[in-house]
Amino acid sequence: MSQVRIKICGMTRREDIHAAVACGADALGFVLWPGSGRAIEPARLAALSAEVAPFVTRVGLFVDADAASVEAALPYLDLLQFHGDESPEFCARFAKPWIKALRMRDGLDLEQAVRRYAGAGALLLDAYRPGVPGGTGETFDWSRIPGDLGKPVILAGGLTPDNVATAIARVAPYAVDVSGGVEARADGGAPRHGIKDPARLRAFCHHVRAAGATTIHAATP
Ligand SMILES: O=C(O)c1ccccc1N[C@@H]1O[C@H](COP(=O)(O)O)[C@@H](O)[C@H]1O
Repeated sequence: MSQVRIKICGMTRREDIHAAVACGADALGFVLWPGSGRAIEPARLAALSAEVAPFVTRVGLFVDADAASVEAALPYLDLLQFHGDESPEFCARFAKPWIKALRMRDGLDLEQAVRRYAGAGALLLDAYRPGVPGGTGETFDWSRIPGDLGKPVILAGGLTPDNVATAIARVAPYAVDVSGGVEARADGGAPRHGIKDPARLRAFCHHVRAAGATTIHAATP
């Protein structure tokens, strides 16, 4: 039995980093894909990375980046998250552990993906929306995830304080990953990309800890 790990993604502000760590986040994600509303400039990564407390994993999120961009970010990261169509060879060429995001489009052969990305430390499963590489705020059909994939599963896609306990009970993931579900809300209710809400962060982490205390994981690294 082990606790479900928590990754909070889309960190852009030092106060949000401190709030997430105070809530018990195990990993913090920095979006280094310029197409995202949560992207940070590479030059800002060093400063934000320095705000992260010891023993909290700093994750760099890339979408089909060139190798030089990944290399430049390596000193400030502990783990690489590849969220595009990167090949296993590309993912493995950097001197850091890595995880591969798979978007759960219809027809995706998960078992084949596990074989293809055998070098990944874990597979991050996210919702599929055509033309959008991630951070959609949408869930997918969790029953599509087999009980034992043979790799640690990081569940992502549309998780919120309200649904994360159910997600953990259904999937028993190694970790959960959230971005929009812990963001502050604009007047119309839409997430404010890159701005975290401390109350949502606390509620999310509380529900994960409460749910994860009774969860047994099929695959741990
Ligand atoms: O957050 C983004 O903007 C993003 C952009 C491109 C690829 C991935 C992105 N985020 C990742 O998307 C999932 C789910 O996000 P959400 O909780 O549904 O908002 C998560 O893994 C983020 O790391």
